[in-house]
Amino acid sequence: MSAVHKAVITIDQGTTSTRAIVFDSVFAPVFTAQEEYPQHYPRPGWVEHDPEDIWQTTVSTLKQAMAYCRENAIEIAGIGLVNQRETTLVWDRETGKTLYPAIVWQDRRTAHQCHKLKHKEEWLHQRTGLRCDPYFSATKICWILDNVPHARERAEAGELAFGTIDSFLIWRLTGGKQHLTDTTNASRTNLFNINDMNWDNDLLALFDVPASLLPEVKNCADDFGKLDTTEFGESIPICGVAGDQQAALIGQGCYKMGEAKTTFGTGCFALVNSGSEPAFSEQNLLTTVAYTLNGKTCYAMEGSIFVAGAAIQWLRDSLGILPCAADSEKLARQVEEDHQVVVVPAFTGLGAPYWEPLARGAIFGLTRGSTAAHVVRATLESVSYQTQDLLNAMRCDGIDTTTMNVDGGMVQNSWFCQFLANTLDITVNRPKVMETTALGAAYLAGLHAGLKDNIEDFAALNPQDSTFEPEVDDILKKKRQHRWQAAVKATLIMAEAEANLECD
Ligand SMILES: Nc1ncnc2c1ncn2[C@@H]1O[C@H](COP(=O)(O)OP(=O)(O)O)[C@@H](O)[C@H]1O
Ligand SMILES: O=P(O)(O)OC[C@H](O)CO
Repeated sequence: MSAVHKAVITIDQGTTSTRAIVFDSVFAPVFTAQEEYPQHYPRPGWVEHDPEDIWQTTVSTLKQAMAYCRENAIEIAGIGLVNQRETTLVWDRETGKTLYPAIVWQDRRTAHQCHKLKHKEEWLHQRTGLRCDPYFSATKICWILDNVPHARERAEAGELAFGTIDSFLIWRLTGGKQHLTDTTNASRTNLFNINDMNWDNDLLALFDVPASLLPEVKNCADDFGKLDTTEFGESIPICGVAGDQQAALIGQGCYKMGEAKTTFGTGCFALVNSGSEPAFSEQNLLTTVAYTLNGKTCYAMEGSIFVAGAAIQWLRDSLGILPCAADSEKLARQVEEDHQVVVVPAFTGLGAPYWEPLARGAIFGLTRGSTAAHVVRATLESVSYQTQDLLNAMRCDGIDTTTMNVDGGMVQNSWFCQFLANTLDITVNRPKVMETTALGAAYLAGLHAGLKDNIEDFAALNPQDSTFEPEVDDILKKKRQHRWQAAVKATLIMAEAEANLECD
């Protein structure tokens, strides 16, 4: 009889697609099922997902991964779960039905509520590590309670549950038995105190959110319940959970203070491990929980950019100038080096370090000779320039990076990786397993399932595969920086004009 191999399955519930990936006993990916699902933009600045799309793509991809394991006599030791963070759902505890679509992290509908709370910004930052911005869950919950008929009274009566996507999926995957989250996801709500690691009554009062809505908060490698046998036929433990960006930090093996990664998916998120005490930025970066294991928390400093790969999707789906994302590489290579087109992809405001929710996208420098290729290249370039802004902010905070570990859908584009190295003037490393987000959750599940003893045991499992060294033309670099900064400035002036119009 052949030996039974052990594996873990990770569910990666991202902004644009859901994946289920089987990682074998040495944490190599051996099977992937992936399904994209629609994005909804009901009003300018609003972004929603249908929760049933999220659930159905999760069920379908997970069942495909489980079938692969069955066919190959693989024993599933545990399930890891990573998710788009901050995205907010409220559901009925009795029926499990959601009250409103998922309000996605990119959604800006609560910009004015956040503006009114600006005077609390520093106080909020010291408690949560975050800012007063529509990005985070608290004002999204409040919006649902105030806009869905009877929601607030039902919440106060204890009939409703709130969750980020991890909580919602754990609830559904366990047949409504568990209402849980992990510390990394809790730390993105603006309701969680990252100093004492608890939901915070003062924050709940500030955002007018009843405590009865909240899930219990657990370690990242912990017992999150078991799969519902009625739906899945097997009772497998869910034992590793983290927000996708923190999971990528784990998947890149950044367990020591100062180690960093940047993920280029729908958005772009640079996280640097800041050790066992929260460190607070003076440059508008966030402080967040990197992971909690056995009650011990490791923190990270984070720079968040709202639009990265999403801009490539916009070129493909809204402008129709790209047949597929991968074609952006070929088009970018056709454009002259010193072109003048600048795209600021602020479709859902600007994140770090500007934090301007009313900013909107813009294209500068068009001439009669500008082509689709110019716009495509300038869009790819804009992601590098935004990353440069993050790195500059980190440097001012005393974090000096000499290399950058990258991952996420966009880094399949080698032209982009090279341009990034040139812009940042540092070495860019791309790992062998680019699915580091899913890998991080596999490590967490593997840890709890006893496949390894310590997080450090994973450090060498995902070596670098490609390295991009900077090829810097100083004059060109200066010109590009100058144009980018001028374009951002103009965009911010437009945002101010828009804010004044709304006040009139
Ligand atoms: N070759 C490519 N060049 C540039 N962008 C790409 C390429 N391939 C995928 N992308 C972008 O990467 C994103 C998907 O990355 P992924 O990490 O799966 O994101 P998410 O987890 O946010 O759904 C999409 O927005 C897509 O436009
Ligand atoms: O879907 P991603 O991978 O771009 O990640 C979204 C982030 O978690 C939002 O904070």
